[in-house]
Formats: sequence, C-alpha cells, structure tokens
Amino acid sequence: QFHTIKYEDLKWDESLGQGSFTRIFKGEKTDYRDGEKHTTEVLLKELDPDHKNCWESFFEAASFMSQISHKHLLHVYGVSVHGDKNIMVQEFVKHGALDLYLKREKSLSVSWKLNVAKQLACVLNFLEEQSIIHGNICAKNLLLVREEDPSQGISPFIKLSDPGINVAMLGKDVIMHRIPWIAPESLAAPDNLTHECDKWSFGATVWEIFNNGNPPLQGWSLEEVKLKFYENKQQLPPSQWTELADLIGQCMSYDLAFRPSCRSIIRQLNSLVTSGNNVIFRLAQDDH
Ligand SMILES: N#Cc1ccc(Nc2nc(N)cc(-n3ccc(CO)n3)n2)cc1
Repeated sequence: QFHTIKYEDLKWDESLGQGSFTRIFKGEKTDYRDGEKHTTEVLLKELDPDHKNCWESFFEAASFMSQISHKHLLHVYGVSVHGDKNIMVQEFVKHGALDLYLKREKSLSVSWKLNVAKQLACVLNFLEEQSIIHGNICAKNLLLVREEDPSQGISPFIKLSDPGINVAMLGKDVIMHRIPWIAPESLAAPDNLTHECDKWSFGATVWEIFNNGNPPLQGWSLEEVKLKFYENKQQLPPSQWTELADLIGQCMSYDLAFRPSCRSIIRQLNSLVTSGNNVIFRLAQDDH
C-alpha cells in the first residue's frame, strides 16, 4: 500500500532533531526515471531501533499518509527498511514544525494565526469526509511550508504531518504526555479513536497557535496533576477574545455531542476573521 525505496537510493545529511520514537534527518533520494537520474530533497524519519516493535504502526502512519492526498497533507514518498532501520521518506518541508516556529516568532499577527487555524480546519474536514481519523493533531505535527510575506501579500501555508506511532501502541506514560491534546474519552480507550477526538485536539492546537507556542498546562509536569485536569473537567485558560474562547471551548467539550462539526468550525473561524477585523477597526476608531 506504499512505495518501498531502496536504502542505497537514500543519502543522509544533517540531523534535524528527534520526535518521541523517531529521529529526523535532512536527506536526498535518487530516482532513475526515463533513463535520467533525479535527486529530490527529502526528510528521513527513522524509527528508533529500540522501538522497532512499533514498526507496523510506524508504517501504518506512512500508508495512512500515502493512501490519500490533499494540499494540506504532508506527502510521503514511501518507506525503506535496511537491517533494523525503518525509515519513512517524506517531502522536505522548508520551515519545519509549527510548535518550534510559534516559540521563535513572537510577533505573528491574529490574521496569520486565523489563517493557519483555517487551513487545519480544512484538512480536518477533508479527513472527516474520507472517514479517516488522524489521532495526533498538535502544533508539533503541523509543518510550515511557506512563511507569510505581507509585502508580497503571501500568506503562510501549512501541512499536517503523519500521526506517528498509534497512541494505542504507546505506554500509559506516553499517553499522559499527550494531555491535553488527547481527548479525555481516549485516555480510557486509546484504541477507539473517533472524529470527535480530532476535534478536541484541534481545539488544543488552536489554543497553542494563539498562545505563541506555549504548551498548554506548561509546568503541570506531574502526570497525576494533568489527570486532574480531566477529572475536574477543566478547560484551558480562555482567550480574552470571547468568540475564540467559545470555539476552543466547544471543540474541547467533555461531551462529544457538543463538539462542533467541521463545517461549523470553518464557519466560526470565518466569522472570527470578520469580527477580528471589526475589533481592530473599532480599536483604531477609539484611538482617534
Ligand atoms: N531547523 C530546521 C528544520 C527542521 C525540519 C524541517 N523540515 C521538516 N520536514 C518534514 N517533512 C517533517 C519535519 N518534522 C519536524 C518535526 C516533525 C515531527 O513529526 N516533522 N520537518 C525543516 C527545517
């Protein structure tokens, strides 16, 4: 169900860091098409050898990404296995993961943030229409293809990365680290994810985007304290912008039935764009 790439057709360049069970490197893949040699810049995502028992889930994530295509879904060229090395070969995304970008760029505009949130809502809507559940929506799994350039009227462009190892495969402690992105009902049943779980995670991710990449519950390092967050049905600190806080609150409602449809999420984001402009316009008016 996905393309296998020969190990000798891959070249490793610099290391770009590591995820929870993977290491990522910049690299190149070589194809020979119509008698010509083509070299493509790629991202090589290597599964840690000591987690090779998760290789099926690792490749399931790869096949998940290659069975459907969408402009806001990361393209996966294929996989390569060599000895105890399991490698996913992805398109190289120029500006990397959004969580780091949000921490680095401190003066992103409200319209930048809304634009990115809308792109995520669009790909979420697409996945729901395809009855596909991602299961790991968070800023770390959003990749920035293009920065904005206001002088050229160029807006940011993001892609959703693969979900990584299936949360059901992971130990209890790893699942704890996904609080508050993981929907509360999924803690009890991580192998029974629903589209509503992705909406909960969407809410936590929009919260991240509007909080300059400060992880939610920062400093709440003790797992039992994080569990209290769910037991007490707590919400993340609400934004001053009530309409935004309402949308995040709807997505992160403990009752599945109260989580909005993707259509409603997109509609509410669109109205935030207009109300956002009006707020700015009103504030500007007050100044004069
Ligand atoms: N400095 C720097 C820098 C780092 C990475 C990229 N590019 C890239 N391309 C991808 N396809 C995937 C990723 N990821 C990064 C974290 C994850 C977690 O899954 N993925 N990064 C570009 C610049």
